Amino acid sequence: MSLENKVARLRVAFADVLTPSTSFEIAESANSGHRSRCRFQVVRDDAGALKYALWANGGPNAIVETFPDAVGAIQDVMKGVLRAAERRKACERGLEAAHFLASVASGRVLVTLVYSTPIEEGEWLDAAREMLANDGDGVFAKVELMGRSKGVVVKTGSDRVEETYELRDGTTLRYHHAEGSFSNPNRAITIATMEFLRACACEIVGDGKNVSALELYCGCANHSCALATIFDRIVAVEINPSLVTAARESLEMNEIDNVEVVLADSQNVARSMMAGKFVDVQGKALSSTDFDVVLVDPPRAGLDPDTLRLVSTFDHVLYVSCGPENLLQNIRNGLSTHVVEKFIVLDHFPNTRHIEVAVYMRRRAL
Ligand SMILES: C[S@@+](CC[C@H](N)C(=O)[O-])C[C@H]1O[C@@H](n2cnc3c(N)ncnc32)[C@H](O)[C@@H]1O
Repeated sequence: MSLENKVARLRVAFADVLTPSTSFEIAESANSGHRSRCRFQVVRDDAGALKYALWANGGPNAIVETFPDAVGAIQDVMKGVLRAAERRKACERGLEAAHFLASVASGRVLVTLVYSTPIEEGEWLDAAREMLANDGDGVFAKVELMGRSKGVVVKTGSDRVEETYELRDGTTLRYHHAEGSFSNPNRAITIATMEFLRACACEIVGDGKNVSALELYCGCANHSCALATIFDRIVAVEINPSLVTAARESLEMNEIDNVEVVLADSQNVARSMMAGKFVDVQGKALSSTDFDVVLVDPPRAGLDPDTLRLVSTFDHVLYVSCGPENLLQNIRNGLSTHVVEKFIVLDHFPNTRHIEVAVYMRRRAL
């Protein structure tokens, strides 16, 4: 579906929550070379050659030779990976999927080969290292390989890539994106999201001081790092331990000391905060439950009822949503007390039916 159609649908769906004064922006992506995270099934063609396949009609039926949506670094290594795997039994046997995670800034690519049958660690690692050293016609110089089969993970190097984002004001932010965990796939739109959130945050803070924010679903803390110079203090909550580690690394890499990352389930945080406490995953009480702004970026399903109840107690709500229909439900069921001041369409997923949006909502004056 085209961006134009997606925007038209959003305007209709959100018609009763947008007001004539709602600012409405669109951040448009390039239609190719935009995806720095891609996953393919691996199948065999009639001649026995390994091929990449996308899910279609209930199975890995859509064979692709190239994938123009992927960033250049992934396109460069894709083909060579399967040909090189075919040359080594340890890398070929049971291969059923290949995942790519790239850094646009450095050109590094982490390729995860996923197996349906057990891989033998030493044998696989030797073959993978040999593959990187001898194959790929030079394009494997910036590649690391990981092998995954049930209960086994083997890697030739790091299990993360470092990405950098340059913001409009000249700030450069660095992040670790961890293999197997969430990271935004579209770098340009991730930057557009950060710029939108920063503009909203500046408007909220105005000339004020000591404005603090609670961020739920923080992932690798990309938003926290982008907002750390605007808010006095941020507490960021994430349920995935690997992302909590990546988030803390991001804070260190960007020399940020006013953001605290907490390993916790947002629903538990919401329940305990509504009871006047704030506890992490081990039930340890944290310093404060007092925040001026809430920022949420939940999975597609949107907010659970407890988190929605907590969010509705804030005067200022920043909500990033990759499931706009569920954002709309959350607004109707818990945030009708708030007015949508700003709305941005984030074209994260061109050539798919998906779209992301972000909103800034402010409590209506009594
Ligand atoms: C759409 S991602 C957004 C991540 C981050 N804001 C970003 O832009 O990279 C949603 C995040 O919520 C986390 N998550 C999912 N369920 C959660 C829960 N119940 N409590 C806290 N975090 C959760 C996921 O691990 C994921 O990192």
